[in-house]
Amino acid sequence: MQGTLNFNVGVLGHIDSGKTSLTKALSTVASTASFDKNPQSRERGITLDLGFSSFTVDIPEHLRQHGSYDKLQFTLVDCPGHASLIRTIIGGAQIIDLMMLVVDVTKGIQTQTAECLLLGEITCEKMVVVLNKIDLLPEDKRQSAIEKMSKKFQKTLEATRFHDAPIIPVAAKPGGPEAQGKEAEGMVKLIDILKACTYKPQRVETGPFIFAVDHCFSIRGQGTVMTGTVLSGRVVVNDTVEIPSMKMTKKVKAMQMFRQPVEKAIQGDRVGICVTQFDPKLLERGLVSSVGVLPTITAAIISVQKIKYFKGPVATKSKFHITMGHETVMGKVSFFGQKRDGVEDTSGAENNFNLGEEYIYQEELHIGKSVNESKNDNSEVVANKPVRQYALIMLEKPVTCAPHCLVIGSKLDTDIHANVCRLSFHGHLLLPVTDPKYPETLLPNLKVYKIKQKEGLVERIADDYSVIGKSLFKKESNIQLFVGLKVKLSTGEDGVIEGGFGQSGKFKMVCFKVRNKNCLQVVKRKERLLQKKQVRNQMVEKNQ
Ligand SMILES: Nc1nc2c(ncn2[C@@H]2O[C@H](COP(=O)(O)OP(=O)(O)OP(=O)(O)O)[C@@H](O)[C@H]2O)c(=O)[nH]1
Repeated sequence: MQGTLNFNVGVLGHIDSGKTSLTKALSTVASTASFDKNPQSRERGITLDLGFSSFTVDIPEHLRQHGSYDKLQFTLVDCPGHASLIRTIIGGAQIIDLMMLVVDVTKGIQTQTAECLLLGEITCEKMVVVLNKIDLLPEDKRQSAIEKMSKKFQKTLEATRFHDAPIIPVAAKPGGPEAQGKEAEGMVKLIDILKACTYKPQRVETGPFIFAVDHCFSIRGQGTVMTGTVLSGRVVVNDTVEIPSMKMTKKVKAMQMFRQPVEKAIQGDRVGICVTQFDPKLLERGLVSSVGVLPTITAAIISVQKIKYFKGPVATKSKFHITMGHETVMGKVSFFGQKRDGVEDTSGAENNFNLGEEYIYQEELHIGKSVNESKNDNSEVVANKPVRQYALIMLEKPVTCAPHCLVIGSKLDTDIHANVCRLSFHGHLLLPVTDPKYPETLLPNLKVYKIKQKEGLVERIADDYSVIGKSLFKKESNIQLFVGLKVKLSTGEDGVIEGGFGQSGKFKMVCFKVRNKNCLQVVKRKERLLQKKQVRNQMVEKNQ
């Protein structure tokens, strides 16, 4: 049987770049919430909420091989551009397969252009850059101005993973607000490019049904309709679904996809689900699922990466806005990384986190590099493989979220005119904590250690394998407790404490390199130490 593949395209960009105009120019079907239908949006002339609309084309050749589709439906998610609406933008960005980044060609890259580009890097596979309002460029200089802007943008894209993203000039609404009846320019080319950029997105029917609701309204005599995107699994008419935020289950009475009744919806589909009546005001946004699959969390362990454009420190014990799905709450973060045994986790598998392991506490989050590297101590750098860092987040309000959902940390209280990146870190939920009071169930099992450093002195070399040290412990310390602890000599050798030496807090330390029969190193070290001693003696003599 042939069918329609739904492909979600986010339309993002700086305020007034022309996102809604572009969405209108492309769409043939509008949903209940599209094109700034919200009365306040109309009054203020800006998009306040996510708008959904669609257009359908024949399935491109490269997707035909996947078999069961003959049509490709592009669902356009028109996101607001105003900086204060970033929560809505983040929510929208999480459900898209491709981002159309709309840029006002007369203005170039603006603050929210950069923020949206960053969100694209975090959330989606592909990007198409649309240079809009080309009609505003003087006709005789239009071509060269477009080329100049394209080159500039290309340079920006080179620093991202979208270095081969197409850049398309268009005029979504030539002549601006006053012009009537003028046709949009560049749409045919843009649709061709969008088709070429499609890929077979993950659409599986297995696993729990999870649905991100973005609008909710009631239809008299029929029930309440929740519109949204299926994040995972599938839903069929007559299924029972749960609305965790309302602690309620409901039966699916009917479903529609862009006004067409359907019996089933699967991952990636945009659908309206009609259930028995409830007050739609109680669920404007949120998640709906199969019964019992969504945790409502008070804290969590997440994998985490710092966003390199965020200027300030991302420090343990500070508070950030934490966005999961369409919800944003305040949360306090504590960072940890590198396993205590010194083996750095560069596997790339972020869900390698294991509650049984021992981890090292971090004062702050580092930019995708090892903890040691950032301390500048010449440790070996693991090329291109960021060492995994984790965070424990304590949320100020409980949040219902999807397992393994994307988590974005930001400083949304930053002045929106400050021209700085507000997005601070991102990661995925690894371990939800559902204890409503406090994550007591988790904390005793979480083994995070602080590294403490102390300096002592080498008193003398005992033999080819070991040295005697002092000034590290007090006379009364039980050195037995520190046996096996790592010690680093200022001459570069690593070693471990073997035990106490005598009664005065001195200790014996064994060097690894010596153990490895690297005697030359020891000899050299001995020579160096001797030379140093001689130099010191000379100085002492001089001073006398
Ligand atoms: N001259 C010209 N004006 C345009 C074009 N596209 C959009 N505009 C105008 O730019 C203004 C903003 O357009 P919108 O489509 O509302 O922009 P937006 O990016 O959706 O706005 P927000 O969602 O509020 O950020 C409107 O006055 C449009 O008429 C274009 O191609 N040419």
